[in-house]
Amino acid sequence: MADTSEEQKFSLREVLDSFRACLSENKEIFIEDYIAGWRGLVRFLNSLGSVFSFITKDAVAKIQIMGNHLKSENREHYVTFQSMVKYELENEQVEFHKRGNLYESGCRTILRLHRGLQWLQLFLDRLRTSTEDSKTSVMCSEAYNESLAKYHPWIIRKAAGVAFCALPGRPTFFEVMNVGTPEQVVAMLGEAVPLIAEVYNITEELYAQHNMLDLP
Ligand SMILES: CCCCCCCC/C=C\CCCCCCCC(=O)N[C@@H](COP(=O)(O)O)[C@H](O)/C=C/CCCCCCCCCCCCC
Repeated sequence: MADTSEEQKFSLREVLDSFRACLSENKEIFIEDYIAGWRGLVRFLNSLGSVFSFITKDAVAKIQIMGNHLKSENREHYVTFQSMVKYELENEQVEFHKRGNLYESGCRTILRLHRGLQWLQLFLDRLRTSTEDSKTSVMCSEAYNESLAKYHPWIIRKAAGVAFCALPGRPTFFEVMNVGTPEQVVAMLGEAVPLIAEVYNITEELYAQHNMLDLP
């Protein structure tokens, strides 16, 4: 595993806090907190070593794009997913049919992370209900096949499959989460899964309303 002594340690609690904070009372999603949740997840992936770096790079690039929107002169429109969608649609910043110059559109970028969040929800749910001898690689690839895989070309699916085989076993996984005993990890996963599902479902509905679930 990569040496993480110089880096901030992963904490599942912190990731959860960010995803909890991203939900507003009226079910809007705050971009800044959502992206903070992703930063925490990337920290976890980083600690697993270089075989995952092609995944980390892509996630970091997308986090960076959103970070730039949050700092831009248009930042007042990038407060929630809802305000971002309204702004980008009204200002023709969304490509619906073909990938062109608007690669850095917030809507397409969040859509990619949103699909990743579905993988996370499915994976964490499997982890929650797993037993001591369950294999993380199997749980991970089942979750991937039910979510992200349908959007990825053969070469990415192949590379992802190879990376999954390098995942540490369940005990190491639980340790890296920095939560406590396996029972405490399972309890926290029981909190995490419905929370992530709520964020996922709100986003899915917003994108469906605007026919944006297939942005190129
Ligand atoms: C408590 C345990 C928690 C587990 C923590 C997991 C940490 C995961 C961190 C990041 C997951 C990556 C999310 C990936 C988002 C993928 C976005 C995407 O689909 N990008 C593709 C399309 O982008 P555009 O070209 O249209 O801009 C891009 O082609 C993808 C390239 C990289 C490959 C992505 C493979 C995804 C595998 C996801 C499983 C991660 C396995 C982590 C194992 C713990």
